Amino acid sequence: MSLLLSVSKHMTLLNTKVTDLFGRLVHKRRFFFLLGSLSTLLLSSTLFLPTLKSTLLHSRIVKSLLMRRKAFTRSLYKIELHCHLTGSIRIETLNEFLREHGLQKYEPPKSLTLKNCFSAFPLVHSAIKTKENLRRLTFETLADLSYANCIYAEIRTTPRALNDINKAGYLETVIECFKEWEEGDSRLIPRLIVSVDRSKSLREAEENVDLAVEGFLSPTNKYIVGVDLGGNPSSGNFKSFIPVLNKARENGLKVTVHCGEVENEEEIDGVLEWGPDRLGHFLTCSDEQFQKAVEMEIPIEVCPTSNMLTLDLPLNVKSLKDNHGTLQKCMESNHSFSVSTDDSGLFSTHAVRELWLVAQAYELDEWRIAGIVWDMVDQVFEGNRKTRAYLARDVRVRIKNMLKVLENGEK
Ligand SMILES: CNc1ncnc2c1ncn2[C@@H]1O[C@H](COP(=O)(O)O)[C@@H](O)[C@H]1O
Repeated sequence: MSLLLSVSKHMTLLNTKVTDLFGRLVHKRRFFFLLGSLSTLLLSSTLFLPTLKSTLLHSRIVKSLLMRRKAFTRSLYKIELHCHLTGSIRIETLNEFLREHGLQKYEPPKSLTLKNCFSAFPLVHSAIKTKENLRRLTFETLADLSYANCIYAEIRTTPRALNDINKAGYLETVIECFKEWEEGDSRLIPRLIVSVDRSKSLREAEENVDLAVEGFLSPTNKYIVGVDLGGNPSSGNFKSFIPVLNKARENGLKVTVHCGEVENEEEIDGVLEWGPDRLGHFLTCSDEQFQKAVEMEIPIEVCPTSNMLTLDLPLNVKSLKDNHGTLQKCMESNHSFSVSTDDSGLFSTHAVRELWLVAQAYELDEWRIAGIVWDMVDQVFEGNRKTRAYLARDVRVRIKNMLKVLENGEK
């Protein structure tokens, strides 16, 4: 019995010792693990800290460089060549007008497409019912362009009768606003392009072009500079509008044509054969068609945000770079193009953002961003030599001065 008791005592003692030893070992393992981690941390920080530091420094430099470029883009004097008056309405103003006329509020769709953009136009038109509405829309569009540092803008609009004015009165009202604007102390020179809507009748097109010609030939005119063919690209066809476009051209007006917003190879060929002074969008052109535009030296009006929506692309810099084939071709071949807003209100954008999108997509430095605007001076429809010269001087002197400041800062 006593033997049994002594054996069990020894066993318990042995058990405690083993547990103790095991516990200490676990402790030691933890200790070694901790030691290992610490030394790895120490080693990696001595090895990688400089790399981490330089990465951080690099990203800070890149960030400040980008901020500088964005500020540069904002400060540049810009030129707007493709801007639809009604599509430029501020959403708050649109809803104010709708409320005023007892109409339902406009809710911007979650994702905009070419289709739902064209279904929005009738609603926007229903909100602009009076001369006063049109005046407010025009002044706000001018103010928005001016705020983005645009100093020359060709605003296009389709004349139509409102409650208190007829088609001619519509154009007179817009011109009246331009005059009043110019009499103020803004730098922005506004010019007017009279639009023809391809989804409407030929008779309407003739009326619009007649008004444009009459206004253009009037001895006091300085605002009307051109005619545009636009509207829903899926309705109507270019060929039927050739006679009215010829009339505009024969009377000295410049002509720009929306082209290639949807696939239509035959129509693009027809437009190129006719040869407008500028091409709006020109998105779905083939390489040969693009080459023809290059040979004919027809500048292309690129509207980045609008074009991404038309092409059903995600709205970001990468997709602009990877998928806007026409912009890619312009960049590669150095073909003349302009950067514009199209419908700044409906697409919630502005002139600075559109230029900045292109600058980011192609990682353009200040010299190349300025180069785009420099080139746009030669694409304007303004016919008056003096105004063109003033414009060229203002834009280019500003560019030169801004670049000089930059160069001095970099020395
Ligand atoms: C998206 N890309 C586009 N493509 C073709 N036409 C467009 C357009 N965005 C606007 N419009 C044309 O401009 C009219 C609205 O302005 P205005 O009432 O004239 O000032 C639209 O009804 C359409 O005909």
